[in-house]
Amino acid sequence: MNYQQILEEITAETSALKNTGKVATYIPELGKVDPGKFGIYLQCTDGKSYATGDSHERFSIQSISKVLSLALVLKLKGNSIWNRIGVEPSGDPFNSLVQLEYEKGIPRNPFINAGALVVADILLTELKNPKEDFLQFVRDVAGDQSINYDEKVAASEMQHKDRNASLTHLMKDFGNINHEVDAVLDFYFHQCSIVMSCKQLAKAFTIFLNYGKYDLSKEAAVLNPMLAKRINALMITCGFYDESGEFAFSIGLPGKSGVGGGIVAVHPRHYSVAVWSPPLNSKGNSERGMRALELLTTKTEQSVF
Ligand SMILES: NC(=O)CC[C@H](N)C(=O)O
Repeated sequence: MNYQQILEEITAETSALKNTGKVATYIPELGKVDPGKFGIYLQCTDGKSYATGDSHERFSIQSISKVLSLALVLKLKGNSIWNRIGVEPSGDPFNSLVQLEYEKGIPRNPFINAGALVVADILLTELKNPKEDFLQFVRDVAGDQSINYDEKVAASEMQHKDRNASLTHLMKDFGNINHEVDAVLDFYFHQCSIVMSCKQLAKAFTIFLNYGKYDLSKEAAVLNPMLAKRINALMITCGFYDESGEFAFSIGLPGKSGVGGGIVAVHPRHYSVAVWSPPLNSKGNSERGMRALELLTTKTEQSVF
């Protein structure tokens, strides 16, 4: 398979499309990003990698961090977390409050904001130095010690925290948040503010390949086979909020998006892939990124279906 040629075709074909998406501005720092940026990085299980465009440039990973925080909390706590978070798609936007009220403060899944806020609350209990320890985990799985938080983005989110603060207060009232609301938000916003390139993201997501046994740079596999299987299942059912069905339908891979315009997807036997294009569709997912991944699974005939 000539992956490099396929990535170049995808870059050319998607650049010719009219992009109707909009860069996220509800976090003002994110609104400063150049909407024309585009990159893809594909990491194959045979160790080879392929890239085009701005694939080495770092951007705000935002909700992609929810997969990494889930991986860490599952490693530390195992299945005991599932009495505080569900595993069903929400069918609602990522920051919706409606289900939380009638489902008594138990978030539908770990990839909507409410679920990731509960994960952050658990990690605050489990980690000695939460921000340092989480960053170290991300650096280790990506095999790159230069990865960092973007303090400006974290501060920008804290200034516009009202929606996430509402989610956290409501869950605290139901007894599903143990720490102070601002402490949970500060940790969660830092997770979202991490800046990584497509290359670093594709490398980090190799922990979900080959039932957790694919190991790029680590001495021991980070995830056991059951955890890799389950996190991939959650990515395919819940990774794109109320567009998860559409992503499975047109792309057919487990994956996760973020409002920074990044998407990471995994073909458990063949590759991990990260794509970045900041303009978002109305569901908060990268418009050109979705199109690029649809072309990738169509041209390679490699999706999980
Ligand atoms: N979908 C996202 O990427 C949202 C993450 C963002 N930090 C928020 O909480 O609103």
